[in-house]
Amino acid sequence: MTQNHPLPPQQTPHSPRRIPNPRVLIVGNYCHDVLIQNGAVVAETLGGAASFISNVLDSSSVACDLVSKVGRDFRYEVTHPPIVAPEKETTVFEAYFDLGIDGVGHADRVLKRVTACDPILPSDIPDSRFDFGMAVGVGGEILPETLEKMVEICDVVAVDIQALIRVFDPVDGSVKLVNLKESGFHHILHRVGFLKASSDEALFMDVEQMKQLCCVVVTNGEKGCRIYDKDDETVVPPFLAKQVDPTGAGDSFLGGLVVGLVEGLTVPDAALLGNLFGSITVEHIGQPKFDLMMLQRVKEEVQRRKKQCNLSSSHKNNNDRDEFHARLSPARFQDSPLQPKLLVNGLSGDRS
Ligand SMILES: Nc1ncnc2c1ncn2[C@@H]1O[C@H](COP(=O)(O)OP(=O)(O)O)[C@@H](O)[C@H]1O
Ligand SMILES: O=P([O-])([O-])O[C@@H]1[C@@H](O)[C@H](O)[C@@H](O)[C@H](O)[C@@H]1O
Repeated sequence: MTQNHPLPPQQTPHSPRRIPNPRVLIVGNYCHDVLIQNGAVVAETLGGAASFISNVLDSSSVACDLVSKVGRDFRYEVTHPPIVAPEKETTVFEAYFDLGIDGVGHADRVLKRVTACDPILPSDIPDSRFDFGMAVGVGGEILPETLEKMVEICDVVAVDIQALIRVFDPVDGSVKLVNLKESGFHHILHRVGFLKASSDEALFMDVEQMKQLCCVVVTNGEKGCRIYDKDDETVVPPFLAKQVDPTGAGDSFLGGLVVGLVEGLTVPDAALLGNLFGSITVEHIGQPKFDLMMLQRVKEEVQRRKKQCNLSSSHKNNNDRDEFHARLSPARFQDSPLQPKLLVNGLSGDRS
């Protein structure tokens, strides 16, 4: 991180610190997702970036407040209750996977917003302070004034670009993207800490310009992600996954990134945690349930990594991140028949 980007007060660019009892605010609507392949409904699940992100934060014991709106027809029991807009229906997305639901990448996913719940207004957001804010709308529910309030009350705000640049066809609801410059949010972006975009969405912004304003993270499916921060560019490697459904990968990625940041990891290390949670998510239809042993192991590896970085600043370089990646991988594949060798190496190899 470079000096000009907003950081939690405890953090300096070169020595990130854990935020004690972090307060994280997630803003974005829950939705109903309908997965359709060859004209048939394959699954109906709880969706919305807020649901995937809170799942990662809750599983990682990071406390969060969540502001979301749904209609009376909302079908799911959730840990963080939404605001019910009595006159409205819950946002519904149909995702068409005509090339197969297990295809790699998202070019095969066509999204349509079938119904839209109310937007989230500044008055829906509590008037208190947060260490971290996450603006993660899916159906146009984040307004410029909503983001303005978030940057006022949160020390650092992470934004998913999909909350800002999506527009919806008035006839069939299909999702189109507009350039970030024309989105109505451009004037607020210098106050944002992190901007996350998928590689498809990144085509709708000027990365060279944006990386001067905030830390830009571009995810790229099975290839992992890339961080652009002023003049630094860091490639963060992926984890192996057997993709079943790509829905929510970017959301879980963002959840993992924020878990890593509040824990005090460097941005590339936190993004590695994002890659891990993204990769687990693509192996499930709908919300993933994270294995408790895996979560425990991830916690231990995060603590170990922090100690290592505190001892020597040279541990923040790429070679050492390869080691962090390798140590997270056995945790990831602990119960999976996919990687028995990694499991053996992970438990009995050199782990000192
Ligand atoms: N097939 C995959 N294999 C392994 N990791 C994946 C896969 N797809 C996604 N991920 C992880 O999830 C992150 C987000 O996925 P991506 O598809 O880029 O985002 P989005 O869902 O926003 O389009 C990636 O950066 C990667 O770390
Ligand atoms: O797959 P992803 O891009 O990370 O995020 C998805 C959104 O794009 C989609 O609109 C929503 O219906 C899904 O539940 C999920 O939040």
